[in-house]
Amino acid sequence: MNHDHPATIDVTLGARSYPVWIGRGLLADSARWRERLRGRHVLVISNTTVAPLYLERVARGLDGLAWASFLIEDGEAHKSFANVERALAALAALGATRDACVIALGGGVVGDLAGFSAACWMRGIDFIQMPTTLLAMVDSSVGGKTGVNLPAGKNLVGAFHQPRAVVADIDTLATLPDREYRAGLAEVIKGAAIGDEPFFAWLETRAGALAARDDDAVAEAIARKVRYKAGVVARDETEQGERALLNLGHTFGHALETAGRYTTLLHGEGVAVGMLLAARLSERLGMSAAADTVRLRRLLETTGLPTAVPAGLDPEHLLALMRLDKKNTAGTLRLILWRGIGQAEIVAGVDEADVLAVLREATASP
Ligand SMILES: NC(=O)c1ccc[n+]([C@@H]2O[C@H](COP(=O)([O-])OP(=O)(O)OC[C@H]3O[C@@H](n4cnc5c(N)ncnc54)[C@H](O)[C@@H]3O)[C@@H](O)[C@H]2O)c1
Ligand SMILES: O=C(O)C(=O)C[C@@H](O)[C@H](O)[C@H](O)COP(=O)(O)O
Ligand SMILES: [Zn+2]
Repeated sequence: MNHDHPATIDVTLGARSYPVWIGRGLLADSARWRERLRGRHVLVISNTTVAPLYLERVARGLDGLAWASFLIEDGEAHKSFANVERALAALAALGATRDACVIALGGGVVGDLAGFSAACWMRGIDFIQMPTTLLAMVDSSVGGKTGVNLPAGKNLVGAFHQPRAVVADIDTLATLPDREYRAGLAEVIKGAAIGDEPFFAWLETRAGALAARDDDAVAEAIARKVRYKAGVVARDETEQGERALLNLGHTFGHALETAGRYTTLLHGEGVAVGMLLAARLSERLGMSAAADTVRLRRLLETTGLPTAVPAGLDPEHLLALMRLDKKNTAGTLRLILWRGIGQAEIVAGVDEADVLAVLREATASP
């Protein structure tokens, strides 16, 4: 990929279409993203870790506008209703009108919360995603799922609200801690595991380079995953069908995150462990071969991701959390399973006994 010019991937949704720009120096390239602003009011939402690193670059591009920043504390536990209310208060204090724009500067936590705040203010104003984690670049900034967590579960409140643009400045990855970087790789692997076997095979050959954060490998992985997700979103914006596949590993993963009170596993780590549990369940149901589970486990391990359920979690409690997943219908579990690499499927009416068996095996002490 040419790093001097951004790769542009369009999310094609009629009047709500938008570009995803991926490249270097994009936060400072305000001539590009300012064109996406319609009014004079801007609220930049970020957090206490990212703002000291990158807010200044964005602020230089806001010269002449009425703008303010609103910072949340760092961490998944702060993707909360309480912070949405504070963000809305900040929009009120700014005097934001319906042509105002929210800029989300940070990882997925900031992006989901800022997007949801934008969806709520005056029943919906514009927002721009400026993702600064690998996970946010390859997944959360694209597709318009916004929301917050409740103590009862992940993302239980939210709205579909598409951004006006996604500005993925890969220079920001230079300061991203390794553990967070690896968590982002889980969502890259997920995309390939769902529906792109050649991409999965490419990831296997580039696993060492990706683990070492090789620039070219990272840039290519970002572009390939965003292109894949943009296609799914364009075909099924509000998850009436195919888009649910993007939830591979998430019913298990969200339960693991919630059970750990959003402090034990990062989202991407939960997805990594969750995908492996989904693969094991698929195997148990006779849908997939053991060899595919082995390939998935190996790729996750090579890229430094966890594959085991954290100690001390209760299988029955995890199952109870899974019952509140948004994909379920009328009291039955609806999970994303697979027939093998690149062949994920939506499976309704999964027997809880099978899920429990897989959870018991995964939580049993060695
Ligand atoms: N909306 C969607 O479609 C979607 C998709 C995937 C995940 N998500 C959500 O995204 C969230 C996870 O996102 P995440 O992994 O980005 O976590 P995050 O937002 O918590 O960011 C990870 C950590 O990295 C720090 N950070 C961010 N950018 C940095 C940088 N450039 N340099 C140094 N530190 C930096 C953050 O402060 C934080 O500590 C979860 O809430 C998940 O549910 C949403
Ligand atoms: O974009 C989607 O659709 C996804 O499911 C992407 C997931 O990686 C992401 O974690 C999303 O927030 C999960 O959404 P949810 O609907 O399960 O809350
Ligand atoms: Zn996810």
